[in-house]
Amino acid sequence: MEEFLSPKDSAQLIAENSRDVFIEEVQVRKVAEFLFDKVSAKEFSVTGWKALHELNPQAVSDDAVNWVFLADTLNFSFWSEHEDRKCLVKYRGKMYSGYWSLCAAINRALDDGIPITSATYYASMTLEQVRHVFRSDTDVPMPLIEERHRILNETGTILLEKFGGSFVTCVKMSEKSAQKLLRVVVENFPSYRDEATFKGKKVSFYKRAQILVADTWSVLEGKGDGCFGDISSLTIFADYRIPQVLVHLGAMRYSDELMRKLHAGVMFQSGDVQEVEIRGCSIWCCGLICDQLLELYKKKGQNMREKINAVLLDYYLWDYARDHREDMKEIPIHRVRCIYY
Ligand SMILES: Nc1nc2c(c(CN[C@H]3C=C[C@H](O)[C@@H]3O)cn2[C@@H]2O[C@H](COP(=O)(O)O)[C@@H](O)[C@H]2O)c(=O)[nH]1
Repeated sequence: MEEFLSPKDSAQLIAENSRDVFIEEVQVRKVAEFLFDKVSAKEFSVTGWKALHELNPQAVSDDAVNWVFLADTLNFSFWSEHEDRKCLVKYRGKMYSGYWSLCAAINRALDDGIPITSATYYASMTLEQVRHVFRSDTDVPMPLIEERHRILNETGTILLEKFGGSFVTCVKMSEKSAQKLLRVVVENFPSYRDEATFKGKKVSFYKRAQILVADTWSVLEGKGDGCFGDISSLTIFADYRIPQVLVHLGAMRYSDELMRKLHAGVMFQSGDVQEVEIRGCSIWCCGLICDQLLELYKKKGQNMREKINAVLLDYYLWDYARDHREDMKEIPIHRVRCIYY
């Protein structure tokens, strides 16, 4: 069977042939200059994953690794049809939306004594139990709850049958290689196979698989089994927020026709050519921003290869997008309901 191109090679092919999404090289450099003095910020460090996000596990433990595996197995499709009517989860007196509503629901279940991060539990959860654990505190439920139920049962069963019920087994099998762990995840867990066809070529994005590797690196603080020597080989995670912030910053641009569809709220299917172009160009654009950032530091005689990589750039841009929702409201997200991002 023909192999899929890696996310990086897929991004290059897509960016070189894209018809409706464009990378603005001049602006790419300006974004790198804008980020230049942010690199020393907390967001641009593996420690920011815990220090800046109270819902993330703070321990370095097997339970924390299995928390990450559960969260990234369900880390998709939180956008709502109407900004003023969305799923919200209240946890310890605070309301959480989007991705954070998932994390709040996981922690709420754990506080209630539900072993939601245990594969033995979620491999045989009923739909009703899933609805209860991931219930919203508004009348808008978390999207794709049936798919989440199916994926929990499927993923839990595989983790039990092949890896002793713990994602730590997969991490140890990867022998401190991010690419090996990515391969273990994609080969064994079908819901992570975030792939498409573009101009007759098999391309991949592996958004959830790559963010799972990145979050595993983060929860293990880049140490021990999480000391991935090739963490810089990962790309950014092609979700629906990164494209929005890249267009907002001017590094990426949509054709008038595509912008019209986005403003009209057109629903795309996973694998549509314009959806593939948005995701592939986002990956390639962020790779160029990373290169420019490294270049700027090199000019200052500083080798920042240990400090600047696509993972940390992604985390920074994603948090930036969260904090600048209002400023970005003119840039619509592309709407897809799928289990990949
Ligand atoms: N590219 C990228 N996409 C990310 C994340 C995360 C969460 N990771 C954070 C957690 C701790 C770390 O510090 C990370 O900052 C979620 N998503 C995606 O966003 C979308 C949800 O957005 P909203 O509806 O606004 O909540 C959805 O597709 C989800 O899959 C990321 O980091 N990068």
